[in-house]
Amino acid sequence: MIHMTLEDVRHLVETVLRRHGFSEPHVQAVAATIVAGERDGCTSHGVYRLPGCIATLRAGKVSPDAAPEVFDSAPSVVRVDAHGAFAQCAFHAGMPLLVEKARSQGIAMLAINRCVHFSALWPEVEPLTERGLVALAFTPSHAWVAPAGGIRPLFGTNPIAFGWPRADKPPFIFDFATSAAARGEIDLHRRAGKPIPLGWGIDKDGQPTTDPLTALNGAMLTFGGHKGSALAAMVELIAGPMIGDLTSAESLAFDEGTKSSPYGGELIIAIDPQRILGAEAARHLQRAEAVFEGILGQGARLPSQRRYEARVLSEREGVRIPRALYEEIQALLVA
Ligand SMILES: NC(=O)C1=CN([C@@H]2O[C@H](COP(=O)(O)OP(=O)(O)OC[C@H]3O[C@@H](n4cnc5c(N)ncnc54)[C@H](OP(=O)(O)O)[C@@H]3O)[C@@H](O)[C@H]2O)C=CC1
Ligand SMILES: O=C([O-])C1=[NH+]CCC1
Repeated sequence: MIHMTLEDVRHLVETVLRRHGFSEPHVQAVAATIVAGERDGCTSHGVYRLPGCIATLRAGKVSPDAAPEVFDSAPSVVRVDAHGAFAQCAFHAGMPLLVEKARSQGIAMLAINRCVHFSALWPEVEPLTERGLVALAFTPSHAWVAPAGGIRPLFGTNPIAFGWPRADKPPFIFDFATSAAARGEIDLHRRAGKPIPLGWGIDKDGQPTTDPLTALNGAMLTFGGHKGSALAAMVELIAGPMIGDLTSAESLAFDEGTKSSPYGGELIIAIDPQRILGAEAARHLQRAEAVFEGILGQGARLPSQRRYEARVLSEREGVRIPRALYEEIQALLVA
């Protein structure tokens, strides 16, 4: 393992992105997401993603410099056309108007169109909770996941993130794929030569497998059987056709076998409890705290608790990157 400070990681990621021609706004925004993933111990969406970003660029499947365009579409609808670039800059461009609309309307949505998406969703949900908003985010990916009862890939790994603001405490946030595990997690098992748990994937004939490559080439499975399957379908619909963008099957067709990051849309919903509840907001948000106390009170943990703890540790002690990944990234500095 290679030990690095977070500043080292940021410098390395930014240097690679610049070296390959990304414009400065994309360098900054994409690097911030990758470093945040590594910092918070989300290795499936940390520096491991950097070679994929460059491969996507080389395949001609992401714009390195397109500027996002923001449209004020309706009293509670913001649209951002990413023009084929990674989603981060589009999110930053649309967020101020999303927040303004959520505050004035009580609820608002940001539809990002024509973006390339490789990242976790919590980096988008967290800043909204920091502004006192409840937030939800969804995006389809590539058709890798079989519906419950089927054996052929149809859905993306289709993550759902939810954030709830808490006074004087880090927000309550969960963020997970609707597949049993993110595809990145299965690929990390492959890279480490480790088997995957039963229930994550099946082979091409629909037989259960613990071999990561067999699952990647066969089909991934949804979490929670028909329940995860229905949620995956919901993500396809509300972050695909509902916002005029691609389904995971369409994204995979657009990919043309290049194994690039998924292309399509992302839906972010922001809700302002203050606008809904007025003077009663503080009292009701305080009542909500009983839910978290009820979880913690029986020895269970909150989602994101591990992530926040990893953040404190990484900021103090830095992070450790597998040597093979580090060397792969170093090679991108000369190639
Ligand atoms: N852009 C894209 O298309 C895609 C992105 N992704 C991203 O991949 C990431 C990982 O997804 P996935 O593999 O499904 O993640 P996990 O199955 O690891 O679940 C992650 C969530 O569950 C929480 N959690 C895990 N264990 C517990 C526990 N014992 N008690 C309470 N909460 C728990 C995590 O909190 P904590 O972090 O604190 O452990 C986190 O909020 C996500 O960030 C997702 O956005 C996934 C698919 C597609
Ligand atoms: O891990 C995953 O499933 C994905 N991460 C980005 C696109 C899909």
